[in-house]
Amino acid sequence: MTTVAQEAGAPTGAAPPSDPGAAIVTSGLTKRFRGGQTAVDALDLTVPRGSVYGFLGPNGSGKTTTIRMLLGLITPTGGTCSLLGLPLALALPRVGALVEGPAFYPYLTGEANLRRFDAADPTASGATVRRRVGEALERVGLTAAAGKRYRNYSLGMRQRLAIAAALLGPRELLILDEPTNGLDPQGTREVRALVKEIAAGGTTVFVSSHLLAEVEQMCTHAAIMRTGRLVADGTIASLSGGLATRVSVETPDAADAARVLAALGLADVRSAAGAVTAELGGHAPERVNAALVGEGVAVRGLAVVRPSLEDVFVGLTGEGFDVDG
Ligand SMILES: Nc1ncnc2c1ncn2[C@@H]1O[C@H](COP(=O)(O)OP(=O)(O)OP(=O)(O)O)[C@@H](O)[C@H]1O
Repeated sequence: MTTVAQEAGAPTGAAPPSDPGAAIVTSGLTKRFRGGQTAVDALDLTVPRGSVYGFLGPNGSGKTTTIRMLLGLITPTGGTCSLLGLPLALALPRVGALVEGPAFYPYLTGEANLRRFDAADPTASGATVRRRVGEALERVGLTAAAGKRYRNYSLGMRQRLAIAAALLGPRELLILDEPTNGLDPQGTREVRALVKEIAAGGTTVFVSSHLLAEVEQMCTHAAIMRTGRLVADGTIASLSGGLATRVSVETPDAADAARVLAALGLADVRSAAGAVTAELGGHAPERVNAALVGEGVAVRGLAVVRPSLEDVFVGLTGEGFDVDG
């Protein structure tokens, strides 16, 4: 776990781009490691204030490296970035971050851990620590468990405590690197719900993930990375809006169903494994169903299949979104 206020210092390049409406702007941001590996390649990103921005990519696509550059933890080899339209040193006290695994003491309570954590931040005021720790615990729903030892916390509670550590001051922007990694399903649900709550309170959240479905559920916007490069970005709706919504008809009468769909004017009619699918276009699904039934097709099921971010990724790269987890 890294508090950005503690480890700030590395420059993020000259003349950071500024956009007062944006929480994060990067321009040509690049990181080439000494061994020659380009982990992040000319990344242009604009994260609108108030968004829950999913930074999505398979393992090794450059997400953590980007976040470390944003927070001044490593120096870019090219390009610029800015947070909240401010120089990094001014922005960082307004930014909470969860970047690496939190190092909490197992034998201390959640509250005592946060106090210790806060004490290590030279910009934090000792006079207000009690109130700030209490507020942070409340924000992540750990007030009742404040006096419980960390080692007795569930995985979800541990991660919520880590997020509380990032919320010890008022934050306009919260940057979370894979916050659900390693959590069980319950912990994952807790963290996702917490991210939504924090965003509802007005904080912009930038959250990396290698899980497409997670970003679809949790985020308003997303950027999709692949081998250090930005593949696509925008609102979730606009990303998947480029692909057609399809109707899928489950039927034993595939040939007849295909004929009816084509006669209705649906495009790209395909038959496979007991189902016929086609682009829905402007057709109302209930009318498609009525037409099928009217023509004597035995409809066992009819579903409207909206394109997922995975479809977007596959469509743009020609590859599967190959992740472990
Ligand atoms: N310090 C380093 N030195 C050399 N190469 C590095 C270093 N840190 C990361 N890399 C490489 O840069 C690439 C991007 O890594 P990064 O950790 O940013 O990806 P990621 O998308 O966050 O993946 P993950 O989800 O697995 O952490 C990888 O190929 C990684 O091996």
